[in-house]
Amino acid sequence: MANELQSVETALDALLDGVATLPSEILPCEQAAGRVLANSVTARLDVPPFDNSAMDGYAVRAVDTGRVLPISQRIAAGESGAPLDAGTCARIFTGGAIPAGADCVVMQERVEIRDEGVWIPADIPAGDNVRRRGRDVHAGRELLPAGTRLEAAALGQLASQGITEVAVRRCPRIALLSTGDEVISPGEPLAAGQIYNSNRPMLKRLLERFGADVVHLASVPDDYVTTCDMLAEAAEIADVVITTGGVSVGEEDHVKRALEHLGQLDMWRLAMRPGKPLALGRLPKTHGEARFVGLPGNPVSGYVGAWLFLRPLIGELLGCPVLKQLPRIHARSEFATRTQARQHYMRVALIFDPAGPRAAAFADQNSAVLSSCIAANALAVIPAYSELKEGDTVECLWLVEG
Ligand SMILES: Nc1nc2c(c(=O)[nH]1)N[C@H]1C(S)=C(S)[C@@H](COP(=O)(O)OP(=O)(O)OC[C@H]3O[C@@H](n4cnc5c(N)ncnc54)[C@H](O)[C@@H]3O)O[C@H]1N2
Ligand code: MOO
Repeated sequence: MANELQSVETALDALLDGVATLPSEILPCEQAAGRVLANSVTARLDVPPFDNSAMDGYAVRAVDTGRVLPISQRIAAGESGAPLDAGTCARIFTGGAIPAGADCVVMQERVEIRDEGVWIPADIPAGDNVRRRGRDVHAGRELLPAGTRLEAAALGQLASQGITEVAVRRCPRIALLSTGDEVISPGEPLAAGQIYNSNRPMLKRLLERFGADVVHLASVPDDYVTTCDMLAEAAEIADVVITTGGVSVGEEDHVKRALEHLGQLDMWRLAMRPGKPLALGRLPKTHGEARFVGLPGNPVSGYVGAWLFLRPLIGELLGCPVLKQLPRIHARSEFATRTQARQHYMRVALIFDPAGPRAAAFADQNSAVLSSCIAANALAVIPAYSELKEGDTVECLWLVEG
């Protein structure tokens, strides 16, 4: 039985194989937060654009230090002063342009104000407290590479160049279908045998944090023909069709059969725990095809599957390398476990101690126990057929969304 299971790596390769990067669109920078740069951006300007003072103080020539200098001018931020007369100093403020001739700034706490001028200490080297033009960015160099996620620092960097709009990748459009007659929405009264749909909001939030747009939400009854119709409809709307539930082996599990009927099943039954029945494939549409990811219904299986498969798929569609791999951290295990044929992705809390990271596992690792994901910031990867003892080093995938 074990040899029928596909490895996670093989399945991921199959999922990403042939996925094309989405087209780009131009957006004002104020609307581009979280989006992914379609092209590399070249700096137009030196930043800072002129030599300027890093301190409130006095701009001088280093050769003139160690004596009292008269103040010949005052330069506030936003002003450009005149060339500095030899043997004088300029009162200057943080961000003020260094006057021609001056080569250092003495912070005001280090000087003494005298009647005849300002006493400047002698130990001030040329360049002190001067922020050189182009120290941060040189015009003509690459400012940001294609594939950069436009988060806080990158948005600031674009603004520092006076850039107002950027070419970003269109967001992947996702259809998220929940299967299962027993699954109802919060707000509806819960009858015997029913459960609320926890997968939908959980996955929607994760997908949005990964950079996708969830454009279609639907509930699919346990009926083969309707499942086929709803998958075909979703494929027309979306780049990626995701289902939850209905991929196992029961008579009411129609998703896999519908996928095989409409399109192609690339992978099913993976050597992972949780998430064994996860199904990957493609669905045809009028123009091209949509990728298909069938997540098992158990909430933790969906949660783990989203991190392992949906995040890299979105990364591939967006041309964003950081989304394609989760950071790997080696930690000291605070738990012991043993695996069989499936690689186990255990929900753990990584604790960053001065002595090094520690991984503490949630006690109940069952795939229906969503509580195990609440405090988890990582998945500890326990290879198949292995034993982990307390104190061993364990590799963890750090769950960073973007
Ligand atoms: N005979 C076998 N039975 C099962 C196997 C197997 O190999 N042989 N695999 C088990 C494993 S492992 C998993 S995982 C599940 C996955 O099954 P499905 O993907 O077909 O999921 P469902 O049966 O539809 O649901 C499983 C479970 O999750 C609940 N669920 C479904 N959708 C939601 C939702 N949106 N929100 C919250 N909970 C949901 C559902 O009620 C079930 O309890 O199959 C095992 N069985
Ligand atoms: O693969 Mo299932 O998710 O173990 O319960």
